[in-house]
Amino acid sequence: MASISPLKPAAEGHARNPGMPLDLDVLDRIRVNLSAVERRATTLPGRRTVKKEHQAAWLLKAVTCIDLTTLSGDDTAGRVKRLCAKARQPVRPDVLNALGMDERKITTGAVCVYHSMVETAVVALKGTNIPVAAVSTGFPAGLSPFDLRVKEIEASVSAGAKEIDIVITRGHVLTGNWQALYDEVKSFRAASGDAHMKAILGTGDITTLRNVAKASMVAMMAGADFIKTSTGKESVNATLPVTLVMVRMIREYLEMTGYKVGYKPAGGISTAKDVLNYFIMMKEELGNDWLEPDLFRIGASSLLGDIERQLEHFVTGRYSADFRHPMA
Ligand SMILES: O=C[C@H](O)COP(=O)(O)O
Repeated sequence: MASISPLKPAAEGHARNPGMPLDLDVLDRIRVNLSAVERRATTLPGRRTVKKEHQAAWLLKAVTCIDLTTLSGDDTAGRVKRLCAKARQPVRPDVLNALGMDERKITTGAVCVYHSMVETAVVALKGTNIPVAAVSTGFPAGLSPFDLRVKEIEASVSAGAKEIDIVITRGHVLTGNWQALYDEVKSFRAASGDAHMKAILGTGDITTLRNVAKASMVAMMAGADFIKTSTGKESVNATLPVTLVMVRMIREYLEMTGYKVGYKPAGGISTAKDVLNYFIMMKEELGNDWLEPDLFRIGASSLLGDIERQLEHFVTGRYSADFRHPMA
């Protein structure tokens, strides 16, 4: 019977990023070498092959880092409840048993929903430690009036969201108005209170990797707990080159301040192979602390099904049909 080595226990907790004053000199010094980034992003996944029991262990770890997401206009309470049931038991018990992992309480990292579904999700996840993440601030465009966006965060926190995924005003980046971006994110962080805040940059909208780097840095200076690539609604969502730029900014911010900021790629990550590439990049660029759910999340609506299929293949040698791994 296949079995896998135990997962490493969760990393020691780290201090929450308090932010720092906006430092425009730091931004001015940011340069991004496009061809070097593309080269590294292309070659990095091939530098490690993760096979068999190591792959199964990494995939189980990936499950614990998923923000299991539904963000559709046709979301219903029923769909959200089914998603929460999946978050509680993301891998079938027989597969876990065959992996020798049934003693471990494997759950997803969070469930991510619109504000109107927060209460439903909180009730459905009662008795677990799975946080509910709300996409607040006029997701996905983030262009509703500023005071309404702040109120939406407050309402999501009152409804029980423990994590808030905010969207930045991409126009502030496109016009180089870093002060406005900093003030906006800082206000959102204040409204989030004890809830951890992920800042969605909408990287597909902000056109250059230099903008991605600068927006990442400003969001961290303004106190973001995580920086996140995308809403999943842009025409281009998470990519490895964007990831490389963002994680290098996380490293630079750590060197500058001593604070660890988390990273969340989101949108279009739907296969086990994709997610392993992200894990390799996190490990190579930031180290093992960023392989844990307190510093790494993957925003995804359909990834879990493929991971389950791969795990089942690992234990049985056969692939099952997609319908055997329903999401919601
Ligand atoms: O934040 C999460 C994304 O909206 C999920 O995107 P996806 O549906 O492409 O997996």
